[in-house]
Amino acid sequence: MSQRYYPAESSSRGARRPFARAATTPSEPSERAFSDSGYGGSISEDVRNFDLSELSELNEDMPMPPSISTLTAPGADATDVDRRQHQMHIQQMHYNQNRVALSRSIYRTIDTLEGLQNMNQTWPIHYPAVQRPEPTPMQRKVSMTDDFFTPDTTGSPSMERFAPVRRALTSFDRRPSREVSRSGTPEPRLMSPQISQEFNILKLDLRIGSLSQSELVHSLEKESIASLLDNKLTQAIKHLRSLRDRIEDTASKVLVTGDLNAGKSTFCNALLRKKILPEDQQPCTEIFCEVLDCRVNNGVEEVHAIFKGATYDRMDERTYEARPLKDLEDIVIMVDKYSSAKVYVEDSRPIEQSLLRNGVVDIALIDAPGLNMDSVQTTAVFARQEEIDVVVFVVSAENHFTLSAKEFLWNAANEKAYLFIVVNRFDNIRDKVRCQRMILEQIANISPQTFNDSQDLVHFVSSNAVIDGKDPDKSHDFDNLESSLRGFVLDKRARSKLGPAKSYLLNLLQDLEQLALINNNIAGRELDALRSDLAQLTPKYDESVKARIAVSDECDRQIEDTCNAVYRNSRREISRTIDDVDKGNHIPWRGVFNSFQFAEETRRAMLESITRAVVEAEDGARRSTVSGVGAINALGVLHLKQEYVERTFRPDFMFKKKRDALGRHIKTQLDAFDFFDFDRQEKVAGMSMSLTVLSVAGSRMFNISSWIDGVVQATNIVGLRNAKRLIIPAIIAGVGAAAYWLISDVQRAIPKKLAKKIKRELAEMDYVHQNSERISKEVRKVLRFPAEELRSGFQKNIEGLKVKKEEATKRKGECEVAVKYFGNLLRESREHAGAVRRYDLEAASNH
Ligand SMILES: Nc1nc2c(ncn2[C@@H]2O[C@H](COP(=O)(O)OP(=O)(O)OP(=O)(O)O)[C@@H](O)[C@H]2O)c(=O)[nH]1
Repeated sequence: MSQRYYPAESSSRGARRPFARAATTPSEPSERAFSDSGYGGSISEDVRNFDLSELSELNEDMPMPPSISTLTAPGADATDVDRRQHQMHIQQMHYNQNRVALSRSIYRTIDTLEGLQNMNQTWPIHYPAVQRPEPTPMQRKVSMTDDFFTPDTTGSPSMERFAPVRRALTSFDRRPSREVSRSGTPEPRLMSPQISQEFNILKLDLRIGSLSQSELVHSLEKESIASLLDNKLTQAIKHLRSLRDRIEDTASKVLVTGDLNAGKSTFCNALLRKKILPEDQQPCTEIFCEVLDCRVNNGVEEVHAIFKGATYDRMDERTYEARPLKDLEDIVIMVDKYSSAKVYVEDSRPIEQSLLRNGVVDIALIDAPGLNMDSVQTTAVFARQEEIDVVVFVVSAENHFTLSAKEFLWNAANEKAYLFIVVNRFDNIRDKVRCQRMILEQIANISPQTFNDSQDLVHFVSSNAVIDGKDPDKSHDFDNLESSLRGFVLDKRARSKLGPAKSYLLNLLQDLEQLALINNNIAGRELDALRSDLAQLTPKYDESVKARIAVSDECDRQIEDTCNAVYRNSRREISRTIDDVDKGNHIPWRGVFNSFQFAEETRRAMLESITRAVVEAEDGARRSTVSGVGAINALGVLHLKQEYVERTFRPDFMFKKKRDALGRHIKTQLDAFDFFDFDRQEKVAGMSMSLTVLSVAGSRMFNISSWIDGVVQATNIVGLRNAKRLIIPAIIAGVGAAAYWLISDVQRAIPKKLAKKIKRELAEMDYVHQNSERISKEVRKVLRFPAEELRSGFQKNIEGLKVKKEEATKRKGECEVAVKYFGNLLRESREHAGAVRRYDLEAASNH
């Protein structure tokens, strides 16, 4: 076991005195100008090159080292004194150098984390995810199991350790179905417990409620992951702030913790060489007891029992109850009333022996409740770590490390590279060598650094033997422990006080580096994919816009052509039928006496033939519509492919509502004249009349008297009486003949007259045009459906492409920002971690 340092001799510490300003020795570091840029330059330069004289704060926070007289052994000469004083100054200067540098690093990291929080809102951070059984603590490395990542070419070991990553909150997910189907369960978007062990600070705590870790990973909504990370970052920022407060605090806080009944209180009492804290076989300390030098309480020894929920203020008695030391036994179990207690005690031992009153730094010794007392207390001990400079972990030699002890130590190792471990109750062990070996083996697993320095940091003692002082051997062991602890807290202040800040920063920066690396890689891939998407989307969008115009015109033309053809055909069909309406109606003639019925039937037959013609025109229109719809659908399929939704077209539904009701429109009434074709009869009558007129006029012109003479002569021949008898029958015969002639023409006259009448009525109502128009309108109406479908399909397609294009452009912008951001974060966290690593806290202690 190597020994890194040995405690400074106690005689080297003297009385406390105000700390004078450090001399601005023209030593190498002080001669260089100190850059005040917290973010611009490298920290290493900040630290190496600053001028102490410019920073008054460097010299203010620490008490001056003990006076010369107390620093030296009697008989030391002045040169020794000067040298020693000079050493103390240098030590203080280094301490302050590191303190300021760390403080700046903390602020710089807080800025980085705040930036990351902003980034997490616009570009939710990706986390690695694996589906593997939980490994043992010794098997933490996770190999790469997917091709999502290419091996890290940057030389960093981090990438190789990560399995495929998923984004906390992203719509851009290229392979969900494959991954989901492969795993059979939803892909976790969080770090798995395994991978989370690769992270130090930023791992998400999955130990919530009763769910197992893997159940929880799968049950979490992806939206909640971004907020989980956000919480984690907020916690880290808070922790950084408390670290900063801690390194600025001149006092050192030593937390004495460990398992229940391990002997923590006995150990504290042994350090104080006084029975202050109650010791019991039963678990007794249930609240935190902070033991301080009573000089900070005006030299009064007492307990300030702090009320639950109150923030302690020594000057405000409402926040606590002042009670005598003897009451502490009762106070430590009053968890319902008090949250903690400040125990002011007088340590009358000389300053070179006293821990509390050591002349260098104010030390507070905090006795914590046992870790496995209950979960609330355990959580409180975990939380208390933030403000602690040194952790003294008391473990019982009989019990070794329990699970809660290991958990605490792993957690503490995040920032406290060195832990002080007290193996108490060693007097109870028979085979001491074996016990030592076993405990050291366990420590090697839990905290390798502590193991390496176990000579100083691990002590096997029996605290109960110290105050009595009966067993000089045991007291000697404890003296060794005490001097190591004093050395650790006092001489190695840089390590004990600044060390946690350095360790925490390094761990955090390493996490940031890993996150940056992963996210930079993913953002780069996403950016490439988006660029190639956009390269395809833009011409596709332009083509679609052009095609929409062309197809829309084509549709209009198709509709127009079909409707015009339908109108023309309908018109031709109906006109032809109307023209020939009096032909082809074979109504049987059942005699003159049934002529009215004949006329009625003829009229009906004529109207029916016209109606039939209209129906035929409609059928023709249906056929044209079917082919029109087909042509439009073909256009849709050609241009929109599967995106075009072909509606089922039912031609039989056409012309259902607006049917032609010819019977209703044509009011053709039969009248007597419809039975006689006067046109023809008038022609016949006209001819006989004209003959009569001609003979009358001729006789008048030529010799009317001879006509009369003729009549008279005829009368004379047949006699007047005979003549009278002949004329009447002749007239009757003529009338009869005329009547017969008229009646015999009725069969022919009726269709002719009716056809004429119907044609006139149809012409008056513009029947042919009206119907052709109606039919073509219906066709237009029907054809508009697929045309509209096609147009809206195009519209949707174009809008979809537009949205995709806009989304891709937006995401591209985000990815560009992310690539740049995570690239910078990667560079910055590496460089920053390098700078923090170079803060040489040991150098300050070794002077
Ligand atoms: N034999 C032996 N007993 C010890 C030693 N240290 C402490 N004890 C005894 O162990 C018991 C518990 O000691 P405490 O100091 O009260 O233990 P604790 O860890 O403070 O207990 P809680 O605060 O209740 O968790 C007491 O009876 C002590 O006398 C030791 O070194 N050897």
